Amino acid sequence: MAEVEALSKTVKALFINREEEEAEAEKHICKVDTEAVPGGVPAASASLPLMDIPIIDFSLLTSPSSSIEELQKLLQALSSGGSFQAINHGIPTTLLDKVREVTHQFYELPSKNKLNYCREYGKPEGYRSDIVSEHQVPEWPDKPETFKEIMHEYAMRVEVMREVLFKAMAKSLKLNENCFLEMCGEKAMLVARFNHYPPCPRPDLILGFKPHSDGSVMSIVLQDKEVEGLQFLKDNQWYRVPINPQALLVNVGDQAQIMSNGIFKSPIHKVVTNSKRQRISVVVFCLPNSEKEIEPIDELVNETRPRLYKKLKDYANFYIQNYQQGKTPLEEAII
Ligand SMILES: O=C(O)CCC(=O)C(=O)O
Ligand SMILES: [Fe+2]
Repeated sequence: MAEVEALSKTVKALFINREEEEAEAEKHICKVDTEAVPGGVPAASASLPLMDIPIIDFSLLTSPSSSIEELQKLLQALSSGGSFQAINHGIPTTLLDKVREVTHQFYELPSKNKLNYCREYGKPEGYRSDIVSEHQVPEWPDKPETFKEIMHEYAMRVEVMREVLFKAMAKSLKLNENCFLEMCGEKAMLVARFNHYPPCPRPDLILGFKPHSDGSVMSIVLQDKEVEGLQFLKDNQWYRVPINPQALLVNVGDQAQIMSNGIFKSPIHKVVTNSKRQRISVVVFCLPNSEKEIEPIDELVNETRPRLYKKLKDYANFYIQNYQQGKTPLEEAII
């Protein structure tokens, strides 16, 4: 029980609202001409190739006899596309479905209920991506009634997964298995973002999420079971991310790219909208304790691979500041 309590304090909810009636579509229109990459037009999504995302068996990462090959696969995945589909991750499919279900239920609530959880000015947690003020943000919404319980359970399971993942990342680089965990500190955080993309009448003009890389160390993405939308940029080409209902998609975030001195790659991704169907996703961002400084791990800095990034504290905040000024945070972190 103590563990549940401790974890719940590190897990905060972040709600992004993309309600149709509040969409103010004009503001979100993307100038497709300025997207200097082929395949940037969401309407053309169906013809884009599917990304061949490696599948990593999490149960093998912890078994000494079979882990070497799986660790090699993990290193290859994180240092090329920067993502993989995790299977046998220990989180029951029934729980994944419940997380999807309460996310849908939350977004089906009338606006007045959701506005109780509005994001406060300057704070990352809360409902709506627009900046609002005067609202107190509770840790988790009271409605739907099962929300807290399900998210507690999910957060605990993701925390176990985070530990296995961070240790495996270190082992894949032949480092002390605790080095990523230690750099994140004892009070490392998990931050959940619940994305909701309502049907959009002009998917050719309006993106669900503009191209970005994540400011996390690693991100664990629970995708919609039926509706595709996430796309990755690789070698100047957009690829669709296939749906795999039992798997969790794991992405490298900027902070793992910094810690690994550029070996792991934080992928650029975006989300396109769909004219007929709504879509949800739940992303858990693994973040360090905001008091901890992060930097390239010493053993990964040498003559052939000089130190690429500065030492930084509270990268999540550094990310937001730079993002809001239209800068690419990771580029600003380069020495
Ligand atoms: O909706 C998705 O699949 C991904 C959303 C995303 O990239 C994010 O929340 O950072
Ligand atoms: Fe993202």
